[in-house]
Amino acid sequence: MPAINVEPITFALFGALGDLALRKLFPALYQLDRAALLHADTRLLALSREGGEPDEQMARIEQALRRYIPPHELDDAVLQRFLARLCCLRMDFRRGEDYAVLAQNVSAGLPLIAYFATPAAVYGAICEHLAGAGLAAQARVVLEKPIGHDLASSRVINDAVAQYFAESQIYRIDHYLGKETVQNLIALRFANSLFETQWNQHHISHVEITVAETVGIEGRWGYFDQAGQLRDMIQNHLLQLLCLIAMDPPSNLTADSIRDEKVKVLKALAPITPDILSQRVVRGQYSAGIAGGKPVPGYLEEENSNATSSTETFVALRADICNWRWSGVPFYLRTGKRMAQKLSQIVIHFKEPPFYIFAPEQRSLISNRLIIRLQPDEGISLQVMTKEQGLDKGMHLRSGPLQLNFSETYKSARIPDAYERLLLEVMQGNQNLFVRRDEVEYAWQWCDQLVDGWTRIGDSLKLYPAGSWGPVASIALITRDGRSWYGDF
Ligand SMILES: NC(=O)C1=CN([C@@H]2O[C@H](COP(=O)(O)OP(=O)(O)OC[C@H]3O[C@@H](n4cnc5c(N)ncnc54)[C@H](OP(=O)(O)O)[C@@H]3O)[C@@H](O)[C@H]2O)C=CC1
Ligand SMILES: O=C1O[C@H](COP(=O)(O)O)[C@@H](O)[C@H](O)[C@H]1O
Repeated sequence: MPAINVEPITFALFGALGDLALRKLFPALYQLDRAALLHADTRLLALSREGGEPDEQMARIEQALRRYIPPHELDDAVLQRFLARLCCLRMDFRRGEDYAVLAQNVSAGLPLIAYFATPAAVYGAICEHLAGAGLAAQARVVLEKPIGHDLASSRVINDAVAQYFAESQIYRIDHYLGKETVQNLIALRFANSLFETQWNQHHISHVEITVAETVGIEGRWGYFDQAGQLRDMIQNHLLQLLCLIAMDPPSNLTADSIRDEKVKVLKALAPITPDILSQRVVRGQYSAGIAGGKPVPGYLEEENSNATSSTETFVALRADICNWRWSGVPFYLRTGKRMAQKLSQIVIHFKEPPFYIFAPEQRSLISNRLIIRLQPDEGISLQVMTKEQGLDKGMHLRSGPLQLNFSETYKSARIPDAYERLLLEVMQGNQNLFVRRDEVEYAWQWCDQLVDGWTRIGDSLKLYPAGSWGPVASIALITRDGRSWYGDF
């Protein structure tokens, strides 16, 4: 029996035949079943508009499970148990009359988790009709990102949801918060006093946050071209990472204590005004290049593309946080599609010692960095200076790592996918790893001023070849401050 107490629920997945549901959500639910974290009476309702008869829909879900679950984790008995929980229903989520059949399949008296794996434009209608069907009181609603396109549209969606659900029933997903290594940021910072005493402008010179992807648009051009990398990645994942690095210690681990501290960081982000925008922010778009050893098309030549789009697939920027802890410490953020390597990492660069006593020619070697690898090769490495070994060596310095690789150190533990953790947290009614409305709105407000600035100054898009580390201008962004992106080669 698992140590976690699991209660029976009805899990209703809206958009069950969409990309996210098939690629991520069903596999995550299967993994929870495999780990005995779904109660025997838990039922899964797969809700979709198209997809044929229920047995055809079921076949598509089974096919996806067989495709996305690693073969050594696919257990036939678990798969059959999982499929037996499943009921496929066809509905148009905008039609109130379609909810009667849903209501018949929801167990009375059990929590209903309604997961919206649909475009955000449909969230309001789903909420209205869940309430109309008398299902609101027992429901927790899970909202995928991005919520809206800007602050104004996100307010409209959040208002529509709030008409029927209290904030305590709303779980806004940012799947980065479900990654084990991201949760580890809280443990690293607040369970090790050694870091907290150094975690400020007296000791840290700057911080880098990189989320580089090797994938391109993967058939999502229609969605992505409306969004772009700023809305798709910076507004949510990268600003959340920045908050977890920059926030003050919360007084406890409750959802609101953590969220209050994150909101303070978002409110303290310095605006980037149009006069400094082109120095502080770089927008890029990939052109044809080589990825994984093969030629790949540019963004404008992708399937279903529009050849004149100026949507960005890359953003690099310098953010400054106006408070006592971080004054004068730039946070350099960058993220892009079709980059040289899949890599999500945070690098904390510590300042040089206040007084230097070693040979002058070794001075440039001095560097203490804390490197937090979020994916792949999850782990933490602290680079420290030591003396070179040997009788023939004087006080020659060299930099070496104190290293913790999670999969090597904790050999037995499988690293769960972010969605497994997040689904489990919703099932337990725990909002810690979900984003509160004000966080979403402050993040939009900050991103909106960048978009407005781009419109005002007509900031041009910089091309970069697929398979590179981004536009040359993103290197200039950091070298202008006498620094470089860590680890690029
Ligand atoms: N895919 C991903 O990797 C990620 C997705 N997200 C978010 O998750 C959500 C889903 O994304 P994704 O799976 O990619 O999108 P898809 O377009 O692949 O899936 C959305 C599904 O919703 C269905 N749908 C839309 N409107 C209705 C309606 N009125 N009635 C019934 N069904 C409807 C669509 O059905 P139909 O095909 O019939 O229109 C489709 O199956 C979005 O909010 C997205 O931003 C977030 C992070 C990553
Ligand atoms: O939310 C999104 O995230 C993925 C990247 O997630 P990861 O877990 O693979 O790092 C990104 O590709 C997608 O465009 C975006 O919508």
